Amino acid sequence: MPSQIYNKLLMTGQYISAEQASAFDDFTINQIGVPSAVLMEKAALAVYDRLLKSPAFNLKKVLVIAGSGNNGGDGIAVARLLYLRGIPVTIWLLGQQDKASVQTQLQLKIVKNYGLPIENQIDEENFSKYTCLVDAIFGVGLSREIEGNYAQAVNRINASTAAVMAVDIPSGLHADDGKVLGTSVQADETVTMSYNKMAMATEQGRQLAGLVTVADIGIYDPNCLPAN
Ligand SMILES: NC(=O)C1=CN([C@@H]2O[C@H](COP(=O)(O)OP(=O)(O)OC[C@H]3O[C@@H](n4cnc5c(N)ncnc54)[C@H](O)[C@@H]3O)[C@@H](O)[C@H]2O)[C@@H](O)CC1
Ligand SMILES: [K+]
Repeated sequence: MPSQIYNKLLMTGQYISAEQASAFDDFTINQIGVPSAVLMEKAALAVYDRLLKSPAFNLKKVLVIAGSGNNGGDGIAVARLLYLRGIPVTIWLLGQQDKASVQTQLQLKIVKNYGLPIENQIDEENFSKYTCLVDAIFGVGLSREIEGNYAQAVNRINASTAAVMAVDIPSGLHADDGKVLGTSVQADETVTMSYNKMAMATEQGRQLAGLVTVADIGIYDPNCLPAN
């Protein structure tokens, strides 16, 4: 593919909305035919690679905090990759498993078959032992104020001294305008999928996201694809 098309495909330096993110996702899965699980695996690999490479993270004892949507699915896949590399990792699963998305249920099935530790509650003493926290609670699907045990989990993450990696976007930040919906994770780094999100173009969003890596996971703006 000629490089000028490829660069346009990547729309480097562009920011997209939650709606665009979902639309590009959907197009790639349903029009192009890339299975959702393949995209999730590539997203997880991008986060995993950054966790291994970045000096900000001490992987002595990792906790992945996972919601029940596909952001959680990404996080659970990251936990699996770390586990298979021999890195001590635990999944703290928020929300009801039976309400999890199809992709997240698949990721849960896989980690259970590998025997990864999954907790629904983490007491304070254990929580304080983690050296690295992966925020996979909410991604671009966040649509209302964070409350209850989700808010409690965000506040515990923020009170921790462990470094925080946010999957796709810090949980609590609205993807389109960088507004904090109740509370938001303060991340040291964020790995965001396919294109940067409009939230990270705002002062608050940039501050909460920390160092942002844009991961090319094979999702492109359909308007940039060469007409076949
Ligand atoms: N094909 C895939 O599976 C891919 C998934 N991706 C990931 O998928 C994410 C989007 O996933 P989803 O659309 O499932 O949504 P999220 O995982 O962002 O949110 C989970 C669900 O939480 C619910 N919710 C929203 N606000 C809430 C609140 N305040 N309190 C409680 N529940 C709330 C919504 O029903 C939402 O569906 C992206 O951010 C990205 O991380 C990307 O990696 C691209 C590929
Ligand atoms: K997140």
